[in-house]
This record gives sequence, C-alpha cells and structure tokens, in this order.
Amino acid sequence: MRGRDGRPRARGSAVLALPALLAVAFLLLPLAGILARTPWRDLGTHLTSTEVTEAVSLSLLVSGWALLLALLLGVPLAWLLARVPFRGKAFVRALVLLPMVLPPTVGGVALLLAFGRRGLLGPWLEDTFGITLPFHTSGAVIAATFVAMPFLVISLEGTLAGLRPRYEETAASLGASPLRVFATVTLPMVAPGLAAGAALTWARALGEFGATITFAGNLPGTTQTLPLQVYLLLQDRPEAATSVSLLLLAIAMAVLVALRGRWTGAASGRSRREAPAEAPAEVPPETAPPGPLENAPPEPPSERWSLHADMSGFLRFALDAEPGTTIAVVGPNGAGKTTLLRALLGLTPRAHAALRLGGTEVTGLLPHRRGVAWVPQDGALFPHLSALANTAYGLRAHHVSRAEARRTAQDWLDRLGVGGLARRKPAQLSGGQAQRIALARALAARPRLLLLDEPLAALDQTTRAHVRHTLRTHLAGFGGVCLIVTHDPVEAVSLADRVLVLDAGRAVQDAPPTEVTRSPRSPWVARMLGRNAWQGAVTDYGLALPGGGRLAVADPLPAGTAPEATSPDGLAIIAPEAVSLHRERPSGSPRNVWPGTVREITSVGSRLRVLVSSERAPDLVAEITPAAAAELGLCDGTPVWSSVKATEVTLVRL
Ligand SMILES: Nc1ncnc2c1ncn2[C@@H]1O[C@H](COP(=O)(O)OP(=O)(O)OP(=O)(O)O)[C@@H](O)[C@H]1O
Repeated sequence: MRGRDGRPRARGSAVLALPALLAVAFLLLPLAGILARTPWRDLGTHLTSTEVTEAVSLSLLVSGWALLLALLLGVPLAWLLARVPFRGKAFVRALVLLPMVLPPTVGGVALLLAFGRRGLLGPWLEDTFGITLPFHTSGAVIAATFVAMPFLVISLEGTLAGLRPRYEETAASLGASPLRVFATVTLPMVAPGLAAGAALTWARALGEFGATITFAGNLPGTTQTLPLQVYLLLQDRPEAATSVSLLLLAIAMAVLVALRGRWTGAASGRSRREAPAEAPAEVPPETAPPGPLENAPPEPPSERWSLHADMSGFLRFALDAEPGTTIAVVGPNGAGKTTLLRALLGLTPRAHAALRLGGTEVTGLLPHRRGVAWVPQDGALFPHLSALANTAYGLRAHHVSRAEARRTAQDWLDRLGVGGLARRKPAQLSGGQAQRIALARALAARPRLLLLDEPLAALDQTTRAHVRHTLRTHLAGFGGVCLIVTHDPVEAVSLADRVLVLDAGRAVQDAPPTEVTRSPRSPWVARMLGRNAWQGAVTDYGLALPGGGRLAVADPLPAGTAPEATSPDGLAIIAPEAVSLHRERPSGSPRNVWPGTVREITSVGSRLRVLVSSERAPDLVAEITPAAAAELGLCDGTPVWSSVKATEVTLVRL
C-alpha cells in the first residue's frame, strides 16, 4: 500500500497509531483536568495569598540553591564520567541515575539515615558545625539537589561525550593548562547542553515533594515549598490547590518550551554550531591578492630549536632535525603518521617519544608545557571565538596581556593574508581561510615544534597552490622543526626539506625530496609519485617477480639471500613514460617484454595513462600521447605488448 507521497505506507502504522493516540490522551487529560477546573476568577486571589507567596519565595530560594549545588558538584562529575576512564564507572553512572528511579520518599528516608540526627553524618555535622539539616531550609535544598542533580549530570555528560576532544587537545598544544582549557574551550562549547541540563535540574528541584517532606518536613516558611503547599491546600481548599498546580504546570511547560527538544537531542545547539556554514558572499577568496604583509619576507627567527625524538611503542625509529627543517611525513593508511604527531604531543599511550627540543628535554612535560603546537586537519578553530581571539589564544595562555596578545594576533593574521577576517567567527569562514587562521594561531603561540596534519587536504586545487605558497613563505621564518603529514606528493616534495616515509610504524625512508623522488624505497611512495613499483627478489640479472616473471635491469644489485619471490628484497621503479606499448611483439627483442590487456585509460593533463594487466608481470601503467593511443587503436580490453628498456629501470633494495 502507498501513501499520498507515493512511499509505501508502514504496515503497522494504523495498528500503532491507536495506542499512540491513547498515550497522548493519557498525558493530556490530567493537564486538561487542571485547566478545566481552574477557578479563573479567583486565580489572582489564590496566587497572591500570604501562604502561597511565602511558598513561592521559599521554592525559588530552595531550587536556586539546589541548582547551584548541582552545578558545583555535577559539572565536574559529568566531566569525569565523559572524559576520564576509571574502574567502577558503570557503578558511578548507576549511582547518578538512582535518584531518578528511586521513589522520592525512599530518597528522603535515605537522606534521613545519612544526614538526620541519628544518621551516619548527622551527629558529626551537628557537633562540629552546629548544622542540623532536617526541618530546616538547608534540608529542603539537600533533598531537592539529591533528586535533581542527575538531570544535570546526564545532560552534560552526553554533550561532553559528543564534543570531539580535538578542540581541547589543540588548546593544550597552544599552551593552555587543563583548567584554562576547561574554562575557555570545554565549557563554552558545551554551553547549550549545560543550559538545558541546568534548566531541567532547576525545574525538577522546584517541583520536588517526596524527599523534601520525608527529610525536611512540612514547616510553613521553612520547608513548605510550593508542591507541599499544593498537598496541604488539597485537603482544605481544593480550588486554591488547583490554582497553585496551574502555576507549577505553567513553569514546567515554560522550561520545556524554552529547551525546544534539546533534552531529547531534537534541536541541539551544538550540532547547529558545528554545521559548516556557507561563507558569506563578501568573504575574499583565498586567491585574492596577498595582503600587505603576506609577501613580506619573514622575520629571521629569534630563537631556534632542533628536534631529537626517540620513538618507541608502535613507532620504532629516531628522528633528528636541525632548526628550521620542514619534514613531510608520508605513508599508507595506518602507517602511524597521526600516532607520531600524537606521541610528540604527549597525547597517546600507543607510542612514546623521548623528546628534546633545542637543548630542552620535554619528555616528562604535560602537553601544554612542551611547546609543541598542533594544527589538526580542519584547523579546529574554536567555534565560539572570533578569528582574532582564536589567534590570540596561545598568547593569552602564556599570560601575555590582552591588548598585546590581540595586537600580535592581528599582526599574524595580516601576515597570512587574512587580517580582514579578524572579527569573523569560524562558521563564517571558508576552508582555506580557516586553515590560514589555524596556522596563524599556531605560529603566534611561538612553538618549538610545529605539527601540521594534512594542512591543505580540505582545499581545492587553486586554493591549495596559493596556501602552499603562503605556507612555504612562513615556514621559512619558523625557528623550530615543522612536521607536515600529507598524502599529496606535490605537497611533500614542494614544502619539505626532508620526506619521512612511514610504514607499519617504521621509518622506511628519511631523505631529501629529490632522493625520495629518484629512488623511493617503498612501493607506496613510488605509486604516490606516479611510478610503477614492482617488488621481487634481487638476482644477478635484476629482479625475479612473484609468479615467475623476470625483470632485467642494466645495473643489477648484488644478489640477495631471499628465496626468489617469497620474501621480496628489491623494488624496481619504472616511470610510466618509460613503458612502450605495441600491438605486435616488438622486434629487436628488448629484454623486458610482456603480453597483456588494456584495463583502463585515464587522462593526465595532455597525456593518457594506460593500465595494462598481464599474466606474466604485475600491472603496469604506461603514459603515452593521445595521438599514439589513437594510432594503436587502444580501448579497454585491447591486447597489447608492453616493453621496458633495462636502462629505464631503477632497482633499490628494500
Ligand atoms: N586508539 C587506537 N587504538 C588502537 N589502535 C589504534 C588507535 N589509533 C590508531 N590505531 C592503529 O594504529 C595504527 C596507526 O594509526 P594512525 O592513525 O597513526 O595511522 P595514519 O598513518 O595516521 O593513517 P591515516 O593515513 O589513515 O590517517 C593503525 O594500525 C591504527 O589502526
């Protein structure tokens, strides 16, 4: 069966609609009952009577204090539950939830047995501080806090768990202490969840009855809050009780409407905040002419820091670099690039870095004291701060005065060509602008080691070229070592003084870009650079290929000890331009000839790349002109012969 919109109608919808409607009616009827029976004419008189106004003020006082207590205790508890792994977390979480499911009167009895005159702590509180909680307003506050705090903890824990730790880690890498990170990044970013939790907590505290009457009693002016007043009025003046009930109902509804579904996650403020907003039309594109300072030669670095890192754990290599060196870190997925950055930041237990920057040993220091700045892939600009405040963040964390920090931050933004965007919030920036501001923020923090995680990944080709140029200019003025994780060979070769190739946690190659380009030592890098890379066993003629094929090279390596084709110890690099394609077996018998089939043809600039598969050799990519392809009549499935001159093969030992 199909509905009006053409979609198949859910089979059970009619069956489910009836009980669902009954549920709505069940929830609505009691409210309708209050509205129908409210004595509207006497409403004013009832709500302004002395006992009611007294109860209202007491309720506001009690719920206000309960909210304050819940915030003071519940916020750290929510943070602990969301962020710190510890044994017994499930038990603590169950404990937090308990007051929500426990009958409030049982909660009141439990409070009496803990804080009452004969309770566990009551006598000590009375003897030491002279505090008696039962039958006192403070008792009503304790009862309200006990039942209401779970709403705050649960709401905030959920929001905190949804907040990606990247923001807090970036703040720490800019020099902010854990407390500063919590106050300036975590709290503002979870503000909507916190506000929702606080509103619910307050509303629950305002409506608290069972625990209050059991623990604190029903003393007019002392513990007789609004709900207790309703209970009392119901016995003598039911009409007045209805009026006061209406007041409580209106307050509860107002709170829920103000939350607009945040409690159930229907319209979370955080998700709105995180959604990438379209950059307004007047935002200058990344390709705009450079700002006045952007092309200025960078100031010579006033301080210089070398890098020495001994990696252990998942990563097993040592890294040494002179001040001012830029190292591109490349490698296949899962090679350990991110783990390397996180180990240098001191943020992962998976790998350990014994780290020395300049002459300073920083291994034992917490992340915010290391002087290692991190720019994550999307920049992780703090969404609640302007571009200027973001850039000034590291300086403020280092206790630079506000005015001085803002001046320096503006200077950095100008240098990176984004000075005009200083007042913008991150949601109003494009990807390229955000990247440059994130870089300005990291450089402004004066780090000793700079870590850039795929800094240009999110940018389009034109923007990439421009930002790459800006990046190179400014890295030239940086006095520390810079590590750039990248998957882009152009980025690696054009930005870096050295390329560090990782594979499965090991450094496969660490060499200048020219050497890595000329003789890559891993198949992955060779392919990344657009070369054919064949692994095999080194022999006296060249390379024995898996499957029994042979590759002859002009300059063979001394033969290895590896059994042929079972454990490859050699890598042959063949440039696609060095591969010739023929329809007939080429005459003159070149030594490397294989029959094969065209599998794919793609265009690269003005040339074509032809992928040829063969039963006698691994897949081979040839680069030819469109004219040559037309002459050979190539298309998918065409049988061809591939040939490679022995002099065109570079062989390296793995
Ligand atoms: N928290 C973790 N717990 C267990 N293993 C992990 C964790 N994080 C990463 N790994 C593993 O560690 C290895 C290295 O991961 P890492 O994220 O450093 O790789 P990468 O080189 O950055 O990869 P990519 O290019 O995909 O980002 C991978 O095998 C990965 O599965």
